[in-house]
Amino acid sequence: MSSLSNRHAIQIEQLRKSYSAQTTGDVHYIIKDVNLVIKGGEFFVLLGPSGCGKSTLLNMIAGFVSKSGGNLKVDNVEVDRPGRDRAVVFQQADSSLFPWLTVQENVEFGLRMKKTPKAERKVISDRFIQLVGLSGHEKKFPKELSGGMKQRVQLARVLANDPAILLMDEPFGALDAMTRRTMQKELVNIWRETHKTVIFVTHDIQEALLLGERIGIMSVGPSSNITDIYDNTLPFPRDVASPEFYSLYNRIQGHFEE
Ligand SMILES: Nc1ncnc2c1ncn2[C@@H]1O[C@H](COP(=O)(O)OP(=O)(O)OP(=O)(O)O)[C@@H](O)[C@H]1O
Repeated sequence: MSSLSNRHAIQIEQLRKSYSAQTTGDVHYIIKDVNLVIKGGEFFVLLGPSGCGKSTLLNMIAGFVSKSGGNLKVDNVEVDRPGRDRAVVFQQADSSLFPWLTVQENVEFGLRMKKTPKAERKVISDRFIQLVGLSGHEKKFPKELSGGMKQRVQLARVLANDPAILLMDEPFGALDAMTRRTMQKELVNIWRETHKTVIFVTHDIQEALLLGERIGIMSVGPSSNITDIYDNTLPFPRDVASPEFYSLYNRIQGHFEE
């Protein structure tokens, strides 16, 4: 019998992504020889400076970007394409929402594709619209929503499809500080309720510490790698003013000052 921690695990060995420079043909590595094991149900944060290759690695796990070498397995199966077990939440909701569909229709879109019966679709969309705090806005169109609300719709739509693995690419990066904090709290609640495997990309140390059980530090590119992994066992909800939080923050910040 497989344990919860082995289901939806991600194993990455010697993973590489390279490209050839158009003018010279020289091979450059975006990421090189990344090794990482993420347990099923874990909340893992990928933290690193802009341009180090976080999105590239996340999109490789999603199956959107092909690898140039190494192994990348989800549930012990090599990833070579996107799958229903994985879903990505992007920084900008605008490009992923359908402007001609209402909030509810957007959230139900994947379910409709799967031919889920209408009544069941409604139960599921109601649940996730409520979970992200958008009850009462079901009939609105994306253009009637604020940036934060659109981001919530994107999250509700991804959750309605019930992927085992949530891949989040700076999903709150464009939000104002207050909305961002609310969304971070909601995400932690959703993760604790649904036991999904979450990989969350950010360049914000405080966000990484508020969310992650483990935080992988990516080095500056090219040939970027995960150089260190920090365990964060602080209890939820995390208190940014606690001495433990401050101490871990300083240790991690030290990486980026060297
Ligand atoms: N198709 C490509 N061809 C050449 N270079 C690429 C390609 N895709 C990405 N890169 C380069 O790879 C590096 C990593 O990009 P990536 O978007 O993965 O970084 P990131 O850490 O997510 O950055 P940010 O935090 O700014 O979003 C960048 O220098 C980028 O220019």
